[in-house]
Amino acid sequence: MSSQIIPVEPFDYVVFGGTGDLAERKLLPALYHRQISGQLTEPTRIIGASRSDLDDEGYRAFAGEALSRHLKPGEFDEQEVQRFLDRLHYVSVDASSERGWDALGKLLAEAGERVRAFYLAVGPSIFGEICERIHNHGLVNDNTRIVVEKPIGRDLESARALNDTIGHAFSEDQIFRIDHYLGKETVQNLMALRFANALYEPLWNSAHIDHVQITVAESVGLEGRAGYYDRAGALRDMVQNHLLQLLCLVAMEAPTSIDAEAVRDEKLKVLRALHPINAGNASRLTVRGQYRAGASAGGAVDGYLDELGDDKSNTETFVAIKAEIENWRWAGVPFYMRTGKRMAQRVSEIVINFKPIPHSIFSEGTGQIIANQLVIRLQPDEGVKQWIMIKDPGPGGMRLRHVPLDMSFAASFGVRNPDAYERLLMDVIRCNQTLFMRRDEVEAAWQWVDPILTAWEETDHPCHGYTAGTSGPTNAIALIERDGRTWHESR
Ligand SMILES: NC(=O)C1=CN([C@@H]2O[C@H](COP(=O)(O)OP(=O)(O)OC[C@H]3O[C@@H](n4cnc5c(N)ncnc54)[C@H](OP(=O)(O)O)[C@@H]3O)[C@@H](O)[C@H]2O)C=CC1
Ligand SMILES: O=C1O[C@H](COP(=O)(O)O)[C@@H](O)[C@H](O)[C@H]1O
Repeated sequence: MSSQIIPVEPFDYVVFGGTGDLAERKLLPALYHRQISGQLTEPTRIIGASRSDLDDEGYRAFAGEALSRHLKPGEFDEQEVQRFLDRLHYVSVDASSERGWDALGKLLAEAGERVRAFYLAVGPSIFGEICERIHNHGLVNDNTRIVVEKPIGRDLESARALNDTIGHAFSEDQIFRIDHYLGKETVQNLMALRFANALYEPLWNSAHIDHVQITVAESVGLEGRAGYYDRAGALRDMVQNHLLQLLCLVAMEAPTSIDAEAVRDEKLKVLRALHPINAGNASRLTVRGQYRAGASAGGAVDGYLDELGDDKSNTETFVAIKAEIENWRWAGVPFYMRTGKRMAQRVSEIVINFKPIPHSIFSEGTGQIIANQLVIRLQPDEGVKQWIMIKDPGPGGMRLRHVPLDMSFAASFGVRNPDAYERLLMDVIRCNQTLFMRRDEVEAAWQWVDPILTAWEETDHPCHGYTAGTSGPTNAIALIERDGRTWHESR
């Protein structure tokens, strides 16, 4: 079963940072897949722009190499790849000088008023300069959008400054602040699950839900991004954006429609209702960790400090937080979040833990009654499992068993699960901002995160070591077990 693909009018995608890691691993393969699906019409162009001294042919060679390295077996089709490479162009442009901007302008002018998207796949320190130069060189047409990668700032103040700079050159309806977690298939499915079924919404509140867990565990380490990561840490890199966005989608009220503004309004209310964490409660509600040498699936791995080549860094590669939402729906329902690098396995999931039944009619010998759980698995093996109690089949009398109603997407639909960037890149072209963050959301998230960062600094909050290949520091286990609960470890 496959959903219908609607081709879009020809467009130009200018990828600043077209030679970088993100473009190589994610953006080029995602656009290639959109071509295969039939969504790109002629003469759509993809224009790489960065300082490297390349011409069109050089960039096509780079992109061909990127596709052969990052597509899965069977996805590399010689003819399709050639057709894709033919639509690539390259302009050597320096964000920090006048070099290359006229050439870029000339290339874009050839296409007239067709949709034109600028993707800033560069470090945030040059977002502002690029926006200004796009504007000053008259590269904005009536159909322009700008895509801004995370991180948007490193605190509230810098996020505001960056948003101001981008806002000088572009209006809010032209700005697409990307959070690729919102493009993940299961994340979108969370909206379908909640708002296209009558079943869950009546139960989706503090009367029926005991607590919620959000886990984004990675098995990888720094992946060559030490310079960025050591200045960021897990709170800024993952919680401020991805985990808080997931929390918002779980906790928000039903929007009046799926329209961007309606959804963003509801997410914003959740962010603003988060109970502040500061120096007074950070030691009780947060845990920081940093991985030490250990093992991953591929064998022995270095600790963070060895990988970084600096034995003084106190940057956290793991964080666990107990968050609370102060509103009628969620009063008294903790949202436990955790994320870390070099964990035992790559697994991201949201677990809704329902309250236990109020009274059991079964005798002790029938087996333990376990409270219902809804497990929404983002990756790998995307799907949803609703854990329920049933009677063990057979004539042996009443024996209770805890089993999942299992809906694995791959098994149920038998289709390739598109990468989040595929959906998001095309939403930019279609000018659909529903899965992108609005300025006030980003700033509200920083408003909650900033005091945590300050508290950690002021109170010298410890960064506990954990062995690579495990599920994080033991203090994170204590964080939830103090409340008589345990982390859900995926089965
Ligand atoms: N990589 C990832 O998995 C993810 C990355 N991001 C974000 O995406 C952005 C890009 O990350 P990533 O690809 O890893 O970074 P890289 O360092 O791999 O790439 C940076 C790119 O920017 C170009 N560049 C640097 N300086 C200039 C300049 N003055 N003018 C024009 N181009 C310039 C570089 O090319 P050249 O040197 O030729 O100029 C290169 O193409 C960052 O904001 C990052 O935080 C977000 C999520 C995941
Ligand atoms: O934004 C980021 O996300 C990746 C994790 O993304 P995923 O889709 O592979 O789960 C993370 O590794 C990176 O540090 C962070 O910047």
